[in-house]
Amino acid sequence: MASRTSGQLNGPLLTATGVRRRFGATTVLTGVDLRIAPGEVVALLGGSGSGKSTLLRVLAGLDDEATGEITLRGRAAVVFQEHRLLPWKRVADNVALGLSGPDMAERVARALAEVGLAERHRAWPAELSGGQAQRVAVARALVREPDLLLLDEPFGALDALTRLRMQGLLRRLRAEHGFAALLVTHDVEEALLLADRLLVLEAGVIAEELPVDLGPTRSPDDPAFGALRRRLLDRLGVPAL
Ligand SMILES: Nc1ncnc2c1ncn2[C@@H]1O[C@H](COP(=O)(O)OP(=O)(O)OP(=O)(O)O)[C@@H](O)[C@H]1O
Repeated sequence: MASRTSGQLNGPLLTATGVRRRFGATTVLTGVDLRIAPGEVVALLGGSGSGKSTLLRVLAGLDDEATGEITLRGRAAVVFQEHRLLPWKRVADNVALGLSGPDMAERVARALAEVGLAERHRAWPAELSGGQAQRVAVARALVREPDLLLLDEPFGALDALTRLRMQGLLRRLRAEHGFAALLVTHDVEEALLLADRLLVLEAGVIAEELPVDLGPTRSPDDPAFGALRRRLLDRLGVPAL
C-alpha cells in the first residue's frame, strides 16, 4: 500500500514519489513522480490504457494495492466521468452525503447555488440531464472545501456545448475557491484551456511535462495555443490531418 502522510505546512500540496501499481503480471505504473502546487491546475494526458485513471485512484486514496509515497497537505475530492449519484437520494442528500454539522444544509444549498442548481435540491437524480447530474457531482466535491480536486474525464460523457459550459464553470469555481486540480482528459483543447501545466503519462511514468504559458484568457484561435496543441498532439502520436 502506498504510504500516505499529511505533509508540512509549506511546499507542494501534493507530492507523489515512486508510485507503482501492478495488475497481475502487468505493471501499469512503474514509478510515477509528481508534484502539484497549491492552486495549480495540472492536466494529465496519455494514450488509452496508459494508467491515467489508475494513477488518479491511487492519488485519491482509493487503491490499496499501489506502492510508493504520497503526501497530501489538505483535503482532496474526486469527480468521475459518471456522476455516481445515489438514485434513491434527492439531489441535496447526495451532496450532503457523509457531511455533518449544524451548518450542513446551508453549505449544501451554497454548493448547489454555485453550480446553478439551487432550485433542483429536491429533485431525484433520474430527473436531471447529464450536464445537471454532473454539476451535482461537482457540488458534492465542492461542499467538502477541497484543496485538491481530482477530476477523471469529468466532462467526457457530455455533449460538446454542455462540455464548454462545464469548462467555464470549472474555471470560475477555481478562480473563486483557489483549489488545485488534477484533470485527466483525452481532450487536448480542454487541457490547454484549463491547465497551468500538462503531464504526459507513458510507459508507466510521467514522460513529459509542459508548462502552458498562455495567460488567463485563452482561445484556440490564438497562434500560440495552436502551436502548443500541435506540439502536444505530436507528443501523443496524433498525426496532422
Ligand atoms: N482493476 C483492474 N484489473 C486489471 N487491470 C486493470 C484494472 N484497472 C485497470 N487495469 C489495466 O490498467 C491499464 C491502465 O488502465 P487505466 O484505466 O488506468 O488507463 P487510462 O489511461 O485511464 O485509460 P483510458 O484513457 O482508456 O481511460 C489498462 O491496461 C487496464 O486494462
